Amino acid sequence: MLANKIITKDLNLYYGENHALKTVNMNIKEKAVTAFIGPSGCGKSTFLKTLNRMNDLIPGVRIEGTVTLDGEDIYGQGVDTTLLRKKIGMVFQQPNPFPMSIYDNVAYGPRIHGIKHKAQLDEIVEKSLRSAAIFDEVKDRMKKSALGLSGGQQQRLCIARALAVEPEVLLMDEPTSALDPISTLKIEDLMAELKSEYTVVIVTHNMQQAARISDYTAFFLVGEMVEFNTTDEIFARPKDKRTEDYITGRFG
Ligand SMILES: Nc1ncnc2c1ncn2[C@@H]1O[C@H](COP(=O)(O)OP(=O)(O)OP(=O)(O)O)[C@@H](O)[C@H]1O
Repeated sequence: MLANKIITKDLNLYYGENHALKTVNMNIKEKAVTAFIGPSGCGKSTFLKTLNRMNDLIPGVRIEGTVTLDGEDIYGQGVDTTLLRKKIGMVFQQPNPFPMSIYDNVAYGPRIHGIKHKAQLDEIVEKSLRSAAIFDEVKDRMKKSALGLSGGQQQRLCIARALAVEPEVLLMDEPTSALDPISTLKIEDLMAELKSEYTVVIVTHNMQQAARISDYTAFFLVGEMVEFNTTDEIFARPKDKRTEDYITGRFG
């Protein structure tokens, strides 16, 4: 049995009057891939962002309930969100490399956290690029702009950038939806490797992707988490009629 890494308890989120997350209770397992599925606008991204406090700064947002990481309330008083996001990294739908060299993109986070020695940075950059399965493709062009990479390469670079600060959890918001099938496959393969070291949480529109890559799946519908279980159970024996209707393609 895997340990719980993140636990949400009675989590509610409002965008002004819009009740976007309705009493979500979830235990996210350590060193596993958890996928969030559900139709557009059901709250998948909103929920993902509550896990590293990316919603806090949006005007009019109100959050109730708790989110704990290894038992510590991430919304507690005195929590440093920069340190929180070092532990819980994020990769977005559109690859968003910084307009700087490949090397500097990956070294950016470690530098912010105080690492200055070149040899140490070199080591971190190489290790992160290797972990993101892109080192061989970029090793001869480290000083070139990251913007010259293909979309799929940019996304793996963004994963390397996220890994460079040694997070414990990696949140991915539809990381392959802007990519071609070959790049998508590379990132899916990568996720299978990453889970040996990291807790991975992914939002995906693509049910086949969730079935292929995740160990656990949560199905959301209009702000409610309808069902959460192992991916095998969700797809083979959904307990809720709404989950069954969604995964059999009756709506969404
Ligand atoms: N910044 C925001 N301000 C106001 N409302 C928002 C904001 N972001 C999302 N919402 C609303 O919250 C609800 C959930 O949106 P969310 O983006 O979390 O859904 P989603 O399941 O990730 O959708 P998609 O699959 O289309 O990305 C929607 O009603 C959406 O309009």
